[in-house]
Amino acid sequence: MPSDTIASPGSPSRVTRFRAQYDAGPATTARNDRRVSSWLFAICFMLLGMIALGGATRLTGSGLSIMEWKPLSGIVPPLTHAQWAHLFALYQQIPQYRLEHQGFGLAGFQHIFWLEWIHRFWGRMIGLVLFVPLVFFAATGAIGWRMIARLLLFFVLGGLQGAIGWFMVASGFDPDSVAVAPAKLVLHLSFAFALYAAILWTAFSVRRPVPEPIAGSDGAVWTRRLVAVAACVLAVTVVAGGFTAGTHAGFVYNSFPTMDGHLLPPHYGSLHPFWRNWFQNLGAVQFDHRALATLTALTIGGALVVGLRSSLTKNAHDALMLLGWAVLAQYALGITTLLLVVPAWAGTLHQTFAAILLSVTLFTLHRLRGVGGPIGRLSRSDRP
Ligand code: HEM
Repeated sequence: MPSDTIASPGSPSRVTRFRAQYDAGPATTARNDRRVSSWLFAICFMLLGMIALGGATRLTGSGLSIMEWKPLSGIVPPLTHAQWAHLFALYQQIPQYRLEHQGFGLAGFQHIFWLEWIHRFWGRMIGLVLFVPLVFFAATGAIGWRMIARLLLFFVLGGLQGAIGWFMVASGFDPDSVAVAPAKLVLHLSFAFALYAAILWTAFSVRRPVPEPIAGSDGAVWTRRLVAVAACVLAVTVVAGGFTAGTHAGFVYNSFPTMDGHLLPPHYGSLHPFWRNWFQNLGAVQFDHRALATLTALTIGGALVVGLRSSLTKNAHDALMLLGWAVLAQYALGITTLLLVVPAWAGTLHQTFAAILLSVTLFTLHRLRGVGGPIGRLSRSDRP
């Protein structure tokens, strides 16, 4: 079948028309698409690094080491002994120092300081790598006004994410608190994943503005639906993972598949009102995360079974296979993290791979956009 026709009840003429318009555009359009999308992919790559750094910062207990919020001047680390002494004196006032790090000295403080500093520094670099080329591409007319508005919104949301990070960190300075509030950790984590997903989807859409046509058979339509459902369940699993991390629920019931010999943790439902169990009861929080992860894996498994038996394109089949491997790897990493009682390396890898799994899910969904007709592509004015 020619690649620009659709053997389905969709609307083939719209695809053909769009492609004809696109091909007739200036010769530089495709080159622009590649340049702009490569830049957006680079930002996504930096965001993945940021997610990994965030995990490592939390799991090494470094997150509360900088007690000041200076969005601009904070880019300069302490340079003199007096500056170090000032920051260390601030840190000695919070409960985490007294309860967990008492007497670890300036060298110990510097050890945890650097990871948090690098985490914040990397965030500023992402802002710069987003903003400077954005001005260049806008000034040279390489991107249209809609794309400029969208990317400016991402820039503002990135700044907001920094402020949410500080809002989260400040909750760890409360009396009797040695860690940040779980709900604020989840807010910071979820916002990071949502922003990452939005930038990645934009990058995919710029790189491939015209969906690959796929015959709209029942199997193909169901595959796309199942991948869309998997993306939603995955999002909820990530939120539940954030609560598992935030409440330290990974340090109890370190066995799999049962929870210390029980299918359901014995005190599930012991808190009242009932909904409090989902956020505060460690056994329940961990159980929910396991159950949601299993549902994610099963939904992706379902999409794989249906998709591989349907007449999808080779590209779509390849994406589905990749998705199957990715969810298996993430599930295995979760079990490893749990059985080893959350060592920093495993927790960091598990958190980072959740973002990779999200990327592969979005990639697959993007590849399936063309099922039964052209959906979800950028309009002409969106295109760079
Ligand atoms: C689709 C599969 C899964 C996804 C997408 C996922 C995602 C996540 C995410 C995003 C976090 C939060 C990390 C953080 O905030 O630092 C997390 C934490 C956690 N997950 Fe999963 N997870 C999956 C499967 C599993 C499985 C199967 C298990 C164990 C049976 C598991 C055990 C844990 C544990 C123990 C934590 C807490 C780790 C910590 O304290 O840093 N996960 N997960």
